[in-house]
Amino acid sequence: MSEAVTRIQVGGTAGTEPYEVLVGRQLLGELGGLVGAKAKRVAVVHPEALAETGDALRADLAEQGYEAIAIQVPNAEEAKTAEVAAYCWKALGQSGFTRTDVIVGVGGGATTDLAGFVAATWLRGVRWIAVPTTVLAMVDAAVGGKTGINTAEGKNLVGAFHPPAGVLCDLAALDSLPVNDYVSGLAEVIKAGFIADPVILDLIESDPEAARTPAGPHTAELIERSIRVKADVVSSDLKESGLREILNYGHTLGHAIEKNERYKWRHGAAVSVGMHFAAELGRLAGRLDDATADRHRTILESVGLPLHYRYDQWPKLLETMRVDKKSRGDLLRFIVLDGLAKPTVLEGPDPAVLLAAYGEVGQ
Ligand SMILES: NC(=O)c1ccc[n+]([C@@H]2O[C@H](COP(=O)([O-])OP(=O)(O)OC[C@H]3O[C@@H](n4cnc5c(N)ncnc54)[C@H](O)[C@@H]3O)[C@@H](O)[C@H]2O)c1
Ligand SMILES: O=C(O)C(=O)C[C@@H](O)[C@H](O)[C@H](O)COP(=O)(O)O
Ligand SMILES: [Zn+2]
Repeated sequence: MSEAVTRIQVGGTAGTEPYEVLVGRQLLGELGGLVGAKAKRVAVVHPEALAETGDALRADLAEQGYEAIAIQVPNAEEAKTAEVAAYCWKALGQSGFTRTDVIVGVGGGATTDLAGFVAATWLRGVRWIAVPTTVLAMVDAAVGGKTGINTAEGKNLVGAFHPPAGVLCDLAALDSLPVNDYVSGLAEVIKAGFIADPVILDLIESDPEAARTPAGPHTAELIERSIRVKADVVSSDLKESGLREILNYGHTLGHAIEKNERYKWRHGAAVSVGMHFAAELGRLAGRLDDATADRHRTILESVGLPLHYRYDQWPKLLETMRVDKKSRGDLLRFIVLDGLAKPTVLEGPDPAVLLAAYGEVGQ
């Protein structure tokens, strides 16, 4: 008997098209139905690491009568460049891709960000479907319609809001994920716990070692709870005019670290250091209680995520953070917590407080 499938609706409010995130196993049979009868061609964008999966999906879609092509892109952040986007546009152009055709992005968050961006820009927007294969992409990247690529100046600086037509989270995909990538995704799960759903933190704390693997007893619940946090936020604020900024908890410093490391660090690892920083900032700004700030250190460390980064890099990190998307003019803005599950914006913090917070993070 096949396991139950959980369906989580996203959008459908404020003029946005609703779509579903499906979580379960053996979900790929759902793909043809999502692609739909209007499409003639389908492009399956996949990373090198998932060449077999990408080709299997292509073959399956071809059997269903679509003209299906596979577009292989580099693994991880190397895919999120203007050059790789141009390579995808070329492949679409050469296959005669029209406005009724569909892109499928299968892979981690880097691949789904790229595939979504290519879908947003090709012919000013074609439908796309996300098939996330990492924890991070399932709980965060594939949901919510933020698509984009990096530039030399920073992370995700070019992009578009372009929600997918559906998201298929097949938990079986996680079995082949290297443990470091699995754990990196837990950073966004923990983020969802701190900003909105503390039960997530309780579940991880009940057995942090088990939380590090897909075989852990709470895997499906952790993923579903995190998706619900994201779905609730993006359903009421797709284009980040306010509430959606809370999903950026830990990202202001995290993105600066990623850029400083030339995108060799995994996103989740950088966000983990960034959340430690945000917790210390909240504490030093007089917003966050000691117990909740300390909880950041213990839970992140317990699953093997990093807390620290190079102290001497502070001036460079500060400069990068000035062009963070949340900045307004010269005003730096951070998401901090007023308490557990009480995210808020801290605007223009005192530079001495910023430095003191980094003093806890830098080594
Ligand atoms: N759009 C959003 O809202 C959003 C949200 C969070 C993160 N992101 C972005 O997501 C990216 C990080 O995503 P990620 O952590 O999934 O990393 P990733 O996409 O870089 O994938 C990590 C590695 O795992 C490989 N891989 C993927 N699935 C696999 C599987 N099932 N088995 C074996 N290998 C597999 C990939 O090819 C890659 O080498 C960042 O670029 C980040 O900015 C976007
Ligand atoms: O969906 C969002 O909104 C987020 O902020 C989720 C983040 O986890 C994600 O990394 C996102 O890509 C960051 O967006 P950015 O606009 O700050 O680059
Ligand atoms: Zn993120």
